[in-house]
Amino acid sequence: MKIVQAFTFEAAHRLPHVPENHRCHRMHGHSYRVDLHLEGPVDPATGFVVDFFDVEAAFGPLLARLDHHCLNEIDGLENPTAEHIAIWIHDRVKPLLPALSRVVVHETPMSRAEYDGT
Ligand SMILES: Nc1nc2c(c(=O)[nH]1)N=C([C@H](O)[C@H](O)COP(=O)(O)OP(=O)(O)OP(=O)(O)O)CN2
Ligand SMILES: [Zn+2]
Repeated sequence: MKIVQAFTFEAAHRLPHVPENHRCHRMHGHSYRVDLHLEGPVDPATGFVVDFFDVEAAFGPLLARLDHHCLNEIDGLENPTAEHIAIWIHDRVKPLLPALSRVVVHETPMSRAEYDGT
């Protein structure tokens, strides 16, 4: 069984490794959406794969570090592409929620990065 919980955050960033004439070289902002996918058996006692409240508790402190911040200033996100944000989240949430199977970071409604740890 798979469950998915979505979160949103607002953040500023610039991409330091694109050419100077690339518009993403300049500081700008996005309304990000993060989907956390978790997979595992349904616990017969609770009916849950993982309690959504536990997902929220695990991701909440990381979300607070991202929301309304400049991503470039966060350790490990000096080049805050959607790909790097997905890896950053995965590597910090996985130890807390071993059932985490995929992190999807939507940078815009039309573009996203997906990371499953590989
Ligand atoms: N593979 C990636 N490519 C790009 C990334 C990324 O993270 N991974 N990021 C960017 C910029 O962050 C850029 O700001 C993306 O947003 P935007 O240019 O606003 O994209 P839109 O499709 O919304 O642009 P429109 O204004 O609607 O045309 C670039 N590439
Ligand atoms: Zn951007």
